[in-house]
Amino acid sequence: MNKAAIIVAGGRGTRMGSPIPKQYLEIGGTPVLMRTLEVFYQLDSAISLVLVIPETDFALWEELCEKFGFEVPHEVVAGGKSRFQSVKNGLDSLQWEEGLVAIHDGVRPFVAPEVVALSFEKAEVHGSAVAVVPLKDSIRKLTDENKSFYQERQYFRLVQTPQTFSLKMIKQAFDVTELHHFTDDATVFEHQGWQVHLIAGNPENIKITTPEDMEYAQFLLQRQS
Ligand SMILES: Nc1ccn([C@@H]2O[C@H](COP(=O)(O)OP(=O)(O)OP(=O)(O)O)[C@@H](O)[C@H]2O)c(=O)n1
Ligand SMILES: C[C@](O)(CO)[C@H](O)COP(=O)(O)O
Repeated sequence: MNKAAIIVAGGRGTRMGSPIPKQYLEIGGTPVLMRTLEVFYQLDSAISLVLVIPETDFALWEELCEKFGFEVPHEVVAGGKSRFQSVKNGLDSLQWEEGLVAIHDGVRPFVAPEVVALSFEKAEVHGSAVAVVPLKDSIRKLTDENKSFYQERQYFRLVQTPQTFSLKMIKQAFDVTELHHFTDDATVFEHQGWQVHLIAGNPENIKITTPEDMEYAQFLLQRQS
């Protein structure tokens, strides 16, 4: 079975507010994106890796690969204006008709290899596998009338990546006009009327978004070693 992973890193990292986009910042001396690509490569070197970054960063990425002696084989594809467009560009670059594709945020370098492996396993059976984790805090729903209501926490999950799919199905799903609620790939898949299959993610698999996340990332790295 053909396997690919699209690592999306086409964003600008505005919430991080750093001069260099967050996907290229170093954690423990290695850029975030290189750590993410390594997880997939170490798990299975036969997974075809597609890295989506802004076209304006192609030269920067080449320089970084040289500087860090990064040798994990991957194809570089230009990102789009939104995450949806970046994923679509990644999907368009895959020429196979059949297979499985994991879509993963480049800024989630702490994904457990076991979660990636499970996502491919389950997507082969169910057509999709989306990593989620339970909530630790209580939650409330806000209304336009400035009220709030208790919600049953047990019925909610936080959604992570990888989100892994049958290539044929996810290509069909992305062949639509982008909608506002397409905040991830599961919502695009679901828009076809298909159910997504959930799998357990790992809590350390944070999406590096703000400066505090970089501090937590350093902590996670030290804990790993
Ligand atoms: N046009 C875009 C926008 C986002 N992403 C990717 O989608 C993932 C999740 O997005 P997010 O954390 O929001 O990243 P940014 O858009 O870079 O951050 P911000 O919203 O703070 O600008 C990131 O790996 C990001 O690079 C992408 O590939 N293409
Ligand atoms: C795909 C995602 O990481 C799943 O949690 C999330 O939806 C991305 O959201 P963002 O607003 O693009 O950071």
